[in-house]
Amino acid sequence: MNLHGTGLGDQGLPIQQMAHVAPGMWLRARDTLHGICDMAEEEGVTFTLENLNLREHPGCPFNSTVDVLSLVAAVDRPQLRINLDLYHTQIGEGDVIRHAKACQPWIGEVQVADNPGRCEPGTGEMNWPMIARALADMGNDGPVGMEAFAKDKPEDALEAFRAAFTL
Ligand SMILES: O=C(O)C(=O)CO
Repeated sequence: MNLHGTGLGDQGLPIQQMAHVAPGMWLRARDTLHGICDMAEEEGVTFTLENLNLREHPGCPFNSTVDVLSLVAAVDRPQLRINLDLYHTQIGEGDVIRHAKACQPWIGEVQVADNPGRCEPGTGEMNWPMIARALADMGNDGPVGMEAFAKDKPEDALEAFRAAFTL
């Protein structure tokens, strides 16, 4: 199950979008995530916290890869992992392989789409052979999901995705 920074207000209530995150909000977000982990532990499930980019999600708190890593590492529980969305990392921060390496101990899922266009790998500027190799080399053998539009036929998009992550 996937979470975004907007859901990390007091008791999990939505946070209004804003330009600046106040220090107290970090503490509330951490407490909310602990509460979510308690529920997840009872249910035997794992949540992921996903990074988003501010261009498409203006004012989203705890949006960046760095913010998500900070929160997940601070909570430090097996019920909470990172959903590392490399499309959002590329737009928000760039340097996707370095960010992936930093997140690796905490990654529960990797999501991909190329940029610009948010279509399947191979339709944009991102170097998927290098990214796929780097993920494998850093020991990432977890799920990789494509969250993308098909540039043309959906079956071609799926094939491009499969090919990009078959080493
Ligand atoms: O809304 C988005 O852009 C997402 O990536 C949701 O997971």
